Amino acid sequence: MPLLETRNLTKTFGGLKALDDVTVSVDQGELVSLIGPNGAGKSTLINTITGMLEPTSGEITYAGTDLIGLDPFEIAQLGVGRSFQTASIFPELTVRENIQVAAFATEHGSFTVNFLSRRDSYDAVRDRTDHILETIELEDNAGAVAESLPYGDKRRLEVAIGLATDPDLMFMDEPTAGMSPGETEMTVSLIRELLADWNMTIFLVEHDMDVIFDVSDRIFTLNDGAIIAKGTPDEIKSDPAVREAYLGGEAE
Ligand SMILES: Nc1ncnc2c1ncn2[C@@H]1O[C@H](COP(=O)(O)OP(=O)(O)OP(=O)(O)O)[C@@H](O)[C@H]1O
Repeated sequence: MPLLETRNLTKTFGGLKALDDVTVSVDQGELVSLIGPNGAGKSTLINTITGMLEPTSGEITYAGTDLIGLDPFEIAQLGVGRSFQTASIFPELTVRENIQVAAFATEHGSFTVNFLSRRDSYDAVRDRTDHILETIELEDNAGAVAESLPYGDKRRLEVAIGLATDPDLMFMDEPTAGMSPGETEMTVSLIRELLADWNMTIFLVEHDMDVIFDVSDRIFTLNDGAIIAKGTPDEIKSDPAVREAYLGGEAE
């Protein structure tokens, strides 16, 4: 059974079909990427799966649970996380505090609980925060205020905040956008580490085709709301419909 599955998912905005009969599945431990031109429906698909938008019709299941009608926080609690450019970094908190806030919120589902009295939870959050700091290689900057970080570190802090919510499946929205080649390389190794050592399943939206072809097990291509191709990087590279819609129709 796939970990995540959408069946015939459709989302309309007025007369516009932003998603048109989208059927995709993601297996445990896979890295799948979603590509497509601007306006293809990539954000709409992720927002629909993560509960930010309600689909017009179709089905979504995660680990056998029907996600339709669930609130975003309920979907997050099932193990679906997201690392987004718009992620909620608190600019005046330190790197460590930003991760802890997300981890505490997940431990208790709410900030209103008197979490400091719960010693075990506190220890668990501290250990998790240390593990994340080590993984994203921000240990040396743990005490730095988030807004003072260089761009690439800020983007990796967004991934760290996503990780702090303890997901099994993580959506990553353009994690390398705007990064230098060195920062992109660090992010690619981070993605590989999450797959290998954290047993994560990753759903990536990315415009950098080198990154996509490098890390993906499978790639879904959206165009005008519809999936026009699914396959391995090699299959996608040579798919005529993808070349036409997305890769400019040219041979490599
Ligand atoms: N809330 C909304 N109301 C109306 N139309 C919307 C809404 N959200 C998205 N759309 C439209 O749905 C289509 C798909 O948009 P979406 O943002 O999902 O594309 P995308 O592939 O993520 O694009 P990009 O790569 O530019 O982020 C577009 O035509 C967009 O204008």
